[in-house]
Amino acid sequence: MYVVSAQQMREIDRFTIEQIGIPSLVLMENAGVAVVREVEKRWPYGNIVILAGPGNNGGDGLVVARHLMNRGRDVSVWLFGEENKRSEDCRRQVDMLLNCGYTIREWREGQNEALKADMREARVIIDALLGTGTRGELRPPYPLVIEQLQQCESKVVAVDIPTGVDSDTGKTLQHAVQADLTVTFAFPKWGHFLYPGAAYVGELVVADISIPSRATSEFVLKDQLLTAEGMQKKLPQRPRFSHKGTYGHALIIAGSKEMTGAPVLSAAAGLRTGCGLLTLAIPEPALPIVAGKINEPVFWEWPAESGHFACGSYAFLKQRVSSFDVVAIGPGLGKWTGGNQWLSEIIRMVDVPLILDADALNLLSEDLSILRAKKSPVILTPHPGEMGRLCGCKTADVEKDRVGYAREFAQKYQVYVVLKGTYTLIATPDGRIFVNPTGSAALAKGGSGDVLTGMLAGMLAQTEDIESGIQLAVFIHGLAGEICGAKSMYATLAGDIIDAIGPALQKLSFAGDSFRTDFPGN
Ligand SMILES: NC(=O)C1=CN([C@@H]2O[C@H](COP(=O)(O)OP(=O)(O)OC[C@H]3O[C@@H](n4cnc5c(N)ncnc54)[C@H](O)[C@@H]3O)[C@@H](O)[C@H]2O)[C@H](O)CC1
Ligand SMILES: [K+]
Repeated sequence: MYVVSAQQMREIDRFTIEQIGIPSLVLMENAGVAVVREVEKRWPYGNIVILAGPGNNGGDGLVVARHLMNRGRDVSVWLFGEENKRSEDCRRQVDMLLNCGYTIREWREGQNEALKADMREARVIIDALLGTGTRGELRPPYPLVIEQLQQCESKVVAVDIPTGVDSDTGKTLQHAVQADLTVTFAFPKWGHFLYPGAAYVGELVVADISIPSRATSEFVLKDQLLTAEGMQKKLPQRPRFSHKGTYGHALIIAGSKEMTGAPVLSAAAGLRTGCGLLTLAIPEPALPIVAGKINEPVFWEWPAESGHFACGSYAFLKQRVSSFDVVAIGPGLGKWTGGNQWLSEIIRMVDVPLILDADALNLLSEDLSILRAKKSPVILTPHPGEMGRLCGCKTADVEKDRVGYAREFAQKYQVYVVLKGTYTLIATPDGRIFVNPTGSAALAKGGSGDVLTGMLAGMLAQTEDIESGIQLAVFIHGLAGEICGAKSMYATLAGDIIDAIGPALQKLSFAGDSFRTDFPGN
């Protein structure tokens, strides 16, 4: 499913209306009916207050009002903005409501107490004040209305996007509506996924409003949201007539004398994700400890220098490197003098997909030019701090423009970037972005990155298509996090995420129509 900007959505709308001939009022009707459906599903009883602005977002809200009133629900409608500034379709909706004999209350300063009282009593408040047409800081009376709304106990449903959240950047204005549910139309917008605005969205529903695919195909849309349906189709088959060789051989190069846990987590996660064989390369003094904690991998003892991987011992890797389907380097490596050189030699040698994580990213940050020697697709899995080091900027800068940093780096160095965080982003060398919707706060703990690296290795060992392998690993990692989060958001350990990989795969394999991911923020 595409993720679009407000401008792209407007162009798709215009094409649908002008070239296809679907009247704008039909799109609006569909949008309003979709909101009604979601409201009635969740809150079939209780009174409803509708706050409608002067633009088409307000028009959508008036459609919601009409349908709920038709169904006999107790609805009060408050209309904002001056009459002469209303959009044409909003005006038509006002007329339709009045022609039905329904009442609309136009907001005036003197009536603010009445509005407050109405909102306090409401089971549900519909925010149809402003949508993708918002420009600049909110002008009065919206800041006041939002403050009042925030003091109510009612459930809040945002039409398209919570008022005060920028639909392209996720930036919030001084006042923004905190929604429990947002129903958006045709495609999700960037603001639904980017912090801080994303935290105002609540549950997100993307409703079909009858935009035909012809209208979409007219435009170059390249960024997408991963969906359960799409991921299910890409899940590698597990035929009965198969053996361990069928599912690939992953090599994970990890660990140091001080860090013996990370390699265990990555290896276990890789094997649980389904690869047939997994070899774990460990520096010599750490090997007995690591091997004492896990039985299933094949171990490869690597000469060490002060507890870290020693340079100059690549002959064996050179001989064997093409027998692996994927190589992952990073968890628990630590940092040491000569580390960048060591990594550089490996990057030069590996001719299968290569995943760089954790300390491999820190070693890489010392000299990024070693990436130029890569012979195969490279996948980097930074968290925002590591992304900042790679780009030579602050973590906060990355957080402000996750999409921009991930996309630019991926294109500049011709690598895949998996930028971790709430809504992990996957950026491709040709400049596309995939947004992952799965995950939970249970994943916010040390070790969950090591698990993801192992899962990427385990999945890429099995899949021919790199992009699909990355998407699957990221999506299933998030699903496993949701399963853990349902037990406890606090008490989850990285090992629990590994235990949840099986149930997550099971959930995805049997995903039917009812499957929905829990968007963070619920
Ligand atoms: N395909 C679709 O997604 C469809 C979307 N619909 C809805 O249309 C809105 C966008 O409508 P538009 O008229 O362009 O803009 P808004 O209603 O968001 O706002 C315009 C309105 O607001 C005033 N305004 C702008 N900025 C401010 C501000 N800072 N303070 C105060 N007032 C402001 C401006 O003057 C205008 O009067 C989209 O979100 C969907 O909800 C269609 O209905 C169906 C197809
Ligand atoms: K809104």
